[in-house]
Amino acid sequence: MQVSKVNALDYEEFIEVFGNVIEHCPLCAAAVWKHRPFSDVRHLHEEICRFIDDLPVAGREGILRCHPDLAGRLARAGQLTKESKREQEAAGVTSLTPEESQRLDSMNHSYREKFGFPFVICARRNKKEAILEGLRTRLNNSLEAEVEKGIMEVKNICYLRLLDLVDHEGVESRL
Ligand SMILES: NC(=O)N[C@H]1NC(=O)NC1=O
Repeated sequence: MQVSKVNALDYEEFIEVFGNVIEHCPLCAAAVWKHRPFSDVRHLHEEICRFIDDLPVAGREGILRCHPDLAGRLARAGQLTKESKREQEAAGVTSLTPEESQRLDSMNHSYREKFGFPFVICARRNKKEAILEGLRTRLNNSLEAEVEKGIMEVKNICYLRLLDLVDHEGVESRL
């Protein structure tokens, strides 16, 4: 979709198109609609990031809690959103060996126990080895560091989802 078309969407259409660029958080799209016109996809992303950064820490933790575990219960039950399913498949976490799967489950569990939200990483930018290693090292971080790191990953996931939706010729595909 061209940016001019994005800018012409009414808010219901806008939420329909962009409602899941932050997983299960259509509020983020609803909040930035009023900042039209967007100059390009990057501008739209910046407004979403600003909204997230302005939330109190409980709101940022809440955003993390809206994310499904990688290769977790929802994935096994076939209940992922279409975006998340595609990302998890791209990273290879839907086809783990039994040993890898057990390691991931166990570390996901420890991570949730320690921080009170799931481990979040941009699956399209990390293959399964990097995910397992990232989870292992990030388990040692402080709560503050993990809110910050997790939200940075959410912003990366969001940017790639936006690039799937908005024409972006000439716009840098990395942040
Ligand atoms: N837990 C977690 O990181 N979930 C995700 N990551 C990603 O790229 N898509 C997701 O759903």
